[in-house]
Amino acid sequence: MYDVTIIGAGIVGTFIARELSKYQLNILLLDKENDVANGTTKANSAICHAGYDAEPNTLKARFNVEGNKMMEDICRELDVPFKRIGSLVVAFSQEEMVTIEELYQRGIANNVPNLKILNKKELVEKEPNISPNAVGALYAPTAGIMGPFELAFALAENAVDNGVELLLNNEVKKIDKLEEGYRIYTNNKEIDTKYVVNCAGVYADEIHNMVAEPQFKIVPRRGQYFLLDRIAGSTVNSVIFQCPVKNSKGVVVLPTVHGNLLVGPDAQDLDDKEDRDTTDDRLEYVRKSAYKTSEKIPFNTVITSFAGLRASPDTKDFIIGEIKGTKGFIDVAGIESPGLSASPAIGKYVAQLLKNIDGSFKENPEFKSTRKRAIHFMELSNEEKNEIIKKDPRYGRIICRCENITEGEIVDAIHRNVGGTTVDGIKRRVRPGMGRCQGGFCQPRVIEILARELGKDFTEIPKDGLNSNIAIRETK
Ligand SMILES: Cc1cc2nc3c(=O)[nH]c(=O)nc-3n(C[C@H](O)[C@H](O)[C@H](O)COP(=O)(O)OP(=O)(O)OC[C@H]3O[C@@H](n4cnc5c(N)ncnc54)[C@H](O)[C@@H]3O)c2cc1C
Ligand SMILES: O=P(O)(O)OC[C@H](O)CO
Ligand code: FES
Repeated sequence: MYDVTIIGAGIVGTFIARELSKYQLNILLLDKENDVANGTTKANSAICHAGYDAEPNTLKARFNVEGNKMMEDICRELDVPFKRIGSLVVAFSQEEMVTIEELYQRGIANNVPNLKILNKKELVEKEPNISPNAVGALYAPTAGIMGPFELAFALAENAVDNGVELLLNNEVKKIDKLEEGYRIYTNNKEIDTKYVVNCAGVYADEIHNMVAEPQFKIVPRRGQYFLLDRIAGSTVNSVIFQCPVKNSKGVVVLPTVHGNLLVGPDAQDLDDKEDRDTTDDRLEYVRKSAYKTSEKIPFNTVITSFAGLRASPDTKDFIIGEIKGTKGFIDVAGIESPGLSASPAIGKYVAQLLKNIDGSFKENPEFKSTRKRAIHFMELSNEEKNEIIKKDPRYGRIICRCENITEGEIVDAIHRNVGGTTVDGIKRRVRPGMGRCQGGFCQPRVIEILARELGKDFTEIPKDGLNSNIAIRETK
């Protein structure tokens, strides 16, 4: 019997797994997908919010501000990108300056440090490409940008190094209460466990309803984006919001940690929890809204568009805690934005919650806080590059010309303890396919390497999720 089973290997599940691996426990982290971070964690704005958006005294406000303080150290510890570039909420009229003042006051109430209201001159100094219609802004220097899926992979690797078991391709279908603990039925297995943590993203309400009366409903709220080429990355220096709209913080313009420009999202409530399609009309809305921030956004350099689904709860706040009358079953649900920013603090809180419920957790004296470092070939000096190529010639072969990724880095990403097994899994780990040609050149080589390293046929390598085959059969 496992001590703890965590359902959902997104940023929240991987943080909880890593936090619990600090104790001597049998922990299972399971997911229905064929990779970690294949839900909302793979498609979002990647902002570590400062914490002025959420209403004071909510879980969102508390964990956002706490998580923001923790994020940079954790990213450094696990060797994933993070940049504290600050954020601006821009007003385009004197009426909107009233909203700016409200956000400022809310930020003060939430204990967000160093907030400042900027006048037009100060704003233009920070952001020379801002629209001439801007009149002022709220500046939050503690906001940052990050690599959400890179962090989830790193957390999962670190958790597995510390003894956590990862089980992919297992969808939870049913859960029975046992005399002590729970029996989880997946499409492949039966799993007995003392405690369950439900962090199943858009499906967290359905997992909850397997053991208790319905208490909340999760609506999938889709957001669509444009990703622009690296040459557009310097259009803005910080994360630039407009004033919030009814169900969203609105369309944002920001650089990514890899130097691209990201523009989006819109917000559209759907019924279908799998609908991550992009649509012309919504992307047009994103484009028009973003032009309000800056007319200088070079939309002729768009390299791709994508969509993600917020797990939006009807309770409006994060739902985190043991279900009443259902001992040892913890919901971590409704983790919409700022869930990413809040995730380190949520992980810590949930581990403490279980520790208090059980009362006998013992620390793991062998816990290691770092993971095996990866080689980022292009960041090395010429001497270091030559040294590595001498040891392993695969680092001398460039597979992705747009992003300068070597075969050695791809092979390493496949053979890590939470290795990639799909084309997009490799793309999200080490970036072949993220460049201007979007894999047009490197994708067939990545498939060949995956097939060779995993001992599979070319046709058995999926693009991303289950049933996303690229090649079906050989023609010649
Ligand atoms: C458009 C958009 C923009 C956002 N921008 C930001 C931002 O800039 N900053 C920020 O802080 N937050 C942002 N967020 C929110 C943030 O992305 C989420 O809060 C966070 O990714 C949620 O992580 P999670 O682990 O809870 O969910 P997920 O990543 O969705 O993980 C849940 C996992 O559960 C698995 N699962 C579901 N059902 C089952 C089942 N039956 N059996 C087994 N496994 C199951 C799924 O496969 C999935 O991997 C944004 C969200 C969206 C959609
Ligand atoms: O649109 P929201 O409010 O869900 O926020 C999403 C991101 O955090 C910012 O783009
Ligand atoms: S060669 Fe890899 S993205 Fe272009």
